[in-house]
Amino acid sequence: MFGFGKKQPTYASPARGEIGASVAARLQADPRMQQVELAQAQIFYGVDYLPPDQCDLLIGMIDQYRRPSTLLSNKGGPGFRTSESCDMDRHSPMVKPIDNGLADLLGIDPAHGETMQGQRYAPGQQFKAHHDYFHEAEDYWPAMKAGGGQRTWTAMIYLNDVPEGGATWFPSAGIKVAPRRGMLLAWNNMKLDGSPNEWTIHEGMPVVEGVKYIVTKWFRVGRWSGAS
Ligand SMILES: O=C(O)CCC(=O)C(=O)O
Ligand SMILES: [Fe+2]
Repeated sequence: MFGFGKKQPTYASPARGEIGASVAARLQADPRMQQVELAQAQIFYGVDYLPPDQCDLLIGMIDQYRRPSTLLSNKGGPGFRTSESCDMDRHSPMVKPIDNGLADLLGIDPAHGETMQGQRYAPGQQFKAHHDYFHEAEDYWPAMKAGGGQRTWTAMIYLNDVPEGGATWFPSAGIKVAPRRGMLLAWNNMKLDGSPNEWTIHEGMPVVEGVKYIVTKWFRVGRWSGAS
């Protein structure tokens, strides 16, 4: 996810380019979704994607299972990701339809999806600017490569309204998304040629007032090794 200080080579990939094109076409045809007008990256959102009762259900699970969030790389330093997270068990009868719904929305085989993550940010907590794609020069890359390869699309659902703060900010692309209960945000972490798209750098800005709850799902180009 990080790559500070290292020049990143860009790796084009026909397979990842094809996923970008097919998912974008599917989202463009979906009446629930709208595309952000932006040349540098493919970003979509769906207002009122998830009904309030399902948002509450996920919030309850996050409150029950939360633990400090982790990072793949230790280069961000303290304070980089201060939220709490939990795995949302894809086999749980409550999670399954929501989880599979995201794969279906994007048209990606559910076996390519990592375990959906619940995330909770209290006031002051944040996730500083990062890419969701893997940096192929990092030590973690061989393991990630073996376990399903590069991340392609990210799908996130905001589970509640946040009184102040907590926006998802794409500083390079110039997009700021305020949390809104039930809204879905999805973007392609790759460029059209399948190489990692630096324009997708984003952060979860500090919550100022209230608590922010989201779920995040990352999809791999191949079958994710944890998917069973
Ligand atoms: O909290 C947010 O708005 C962003 C979360 C995020 O970037 C992630 O889960 O990868
Ligand atoms: Fe992210």
